[in-house]
Amino acid sequence: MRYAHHVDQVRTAEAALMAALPEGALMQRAAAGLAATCAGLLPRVYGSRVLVLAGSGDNGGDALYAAARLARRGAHAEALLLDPAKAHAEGLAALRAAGGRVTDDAGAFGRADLVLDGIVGIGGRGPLRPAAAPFAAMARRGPVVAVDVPSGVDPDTGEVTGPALRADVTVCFGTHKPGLLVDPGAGYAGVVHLVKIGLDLPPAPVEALQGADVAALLPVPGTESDKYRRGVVGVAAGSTRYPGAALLAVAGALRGGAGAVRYTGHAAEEVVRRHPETLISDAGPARAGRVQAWVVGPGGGDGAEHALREALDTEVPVLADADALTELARLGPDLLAGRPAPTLLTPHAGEAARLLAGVGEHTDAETVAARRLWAARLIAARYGATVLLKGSTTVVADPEGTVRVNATGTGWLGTAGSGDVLSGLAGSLLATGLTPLDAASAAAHLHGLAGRHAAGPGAPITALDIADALRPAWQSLTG
Ligand SMILES: NC(=O)C1=CN([C@@H]2O[C@H](COP(=O)(O)OP(=O)(O)OC[C@H]3O[C@@H](n4cnc5c(N)ncnc54)[C@H](O)[C@@H]3O)[C@@H](O)[C@H]2O)[C@@H](O)CC1
Ligand SMILES: Nc1ncnc2c1ncn2[C@@H]1O[C@H](COP(=O)(O)OP(=O)(O)O)[C@@H](O)[C@H]1O
Ligand SMILES: [K+]
Repeated sequence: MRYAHHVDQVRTAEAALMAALPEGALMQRAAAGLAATCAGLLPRVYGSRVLVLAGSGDNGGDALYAAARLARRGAHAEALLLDPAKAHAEGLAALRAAGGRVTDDAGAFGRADLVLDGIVGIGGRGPLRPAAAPFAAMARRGPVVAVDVPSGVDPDTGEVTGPALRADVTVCFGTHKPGLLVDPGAGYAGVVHLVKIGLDLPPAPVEALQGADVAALLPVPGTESDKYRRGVVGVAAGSTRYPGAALLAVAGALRGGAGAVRYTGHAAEEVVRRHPETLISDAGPARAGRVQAWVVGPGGGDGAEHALREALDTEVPVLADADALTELARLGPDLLAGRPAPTLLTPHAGEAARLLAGVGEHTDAETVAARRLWAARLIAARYGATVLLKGSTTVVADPEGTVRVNATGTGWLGTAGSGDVLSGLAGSLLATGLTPLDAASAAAHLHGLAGRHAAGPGAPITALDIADALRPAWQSLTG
């Protein structure tokens, strides 16, 4: 598991540790880790040109001390001080003592073999100030290494409200920050290295499952298992207008660990032709037969409201997607109140904006994509449901406040019907008994891996390709 903590949690843990250590020891730990990563990025340290962009806080201090360490190994280290009068005095003295110097030539940015972004870290507030902002758009030769956080990215949320430094590598200290794991911030962070500095941290508000965590969640049939004991997932999807969504949701559900898939809807003929193993029911969710979880909504068209109401009236977990979400947004969160089993909502940014409008928070898809953590947490809290917000970083939030982010995705997943496969997959995992949080985050992880597997070195994929790649993706985790 990868954990990310908020700035105030880091500050508290830092203060406790600093009180127990000699003055400056913590910053030296950070600078040593930072310098080691930088050295690894340079073909050789001796003779290379290193530029520090140093703001006036401790983030600049870390960068200056790290540059001093590189200067001691023969690098030509220069520091561009964004506010010379307020530069970190001890860090600057260390750099000078090691043979480094101060420059006011902004052109050094483009000539450097490596740039250290020490403008702001967890103390950054608001968009970058005018002295720092131009560096966000400047051409560079060498890699940019962000110190703790790429300057201009909000560490707690990943929101980017103005110019921000695009890093190739971010070296963060003590713990990850949520803004390094969630887009758009994650896109500015590049490859993230964690330098442990010995912080004693509380439970993390944001976490990211790694392959081994997902493998431990995936269901394994026991010797006594049969198709019913493994779980049956019901899929109420598709309409005469959109039969394809039903095929795709069933394709995902068949590969998600449940022992059987029960389908109800207008695309039964097409579903059986494509997936002969599917159980077909003529009745809606209320009388379709026993299932352990329902998936409702993909391609549901006009029938979505009826299917959603019937599914919600059952006593099993319900995953609502696509048209069912539009109906839920229209009808409001009271529809979910008092359910005996949990509900999982899987909106993309547009559907999330609709769900937010349904609770009086008027916004648009762009704002949701820019403020993913905010959107997912708010929908989860107001609807009392687990939310899987799709997109470049998929965010899963449960009503208790746990947030997981998924980093396995690829832009190739943005293909029509890809979300239908995901909802079938997540519903299938729900039917095997996983909690909505686990089912959603394991499904997002597998779906992302399958997309990468299908796209290979880089080629367009179809939603059925993603479904076909779910098995090798699963095997890559459990093998
Ligand atoms: N205190 C310590 O011993 C440790 C500190 N750490 C480092 O210290 C950093 C936090 O240091 P600080 O609390 O001094 O804060 P920062 O250095 O992150 O930022 C504060 C400084 O940035 C300026 N600033 C704020 N918003 C700005 C903006 N939008 N544009 C331009 N300048 C802006 C402020 O005027 C202030 O000078 C961490 O990110 C980490 O790099 C780590 O080394 C761990 C140990
Ligand atoms: N840039 C991206 N990076 C990673 N995943 C993406 C990206 N764009 C889309 N996806 C994923 O692709 C799927 C698209 O689902 P959705 O928007 O519901 O499409 P559809 O309705 O056509 O099925 C989601 O799982 C989403 O997370
Ligand atoms: K920084």
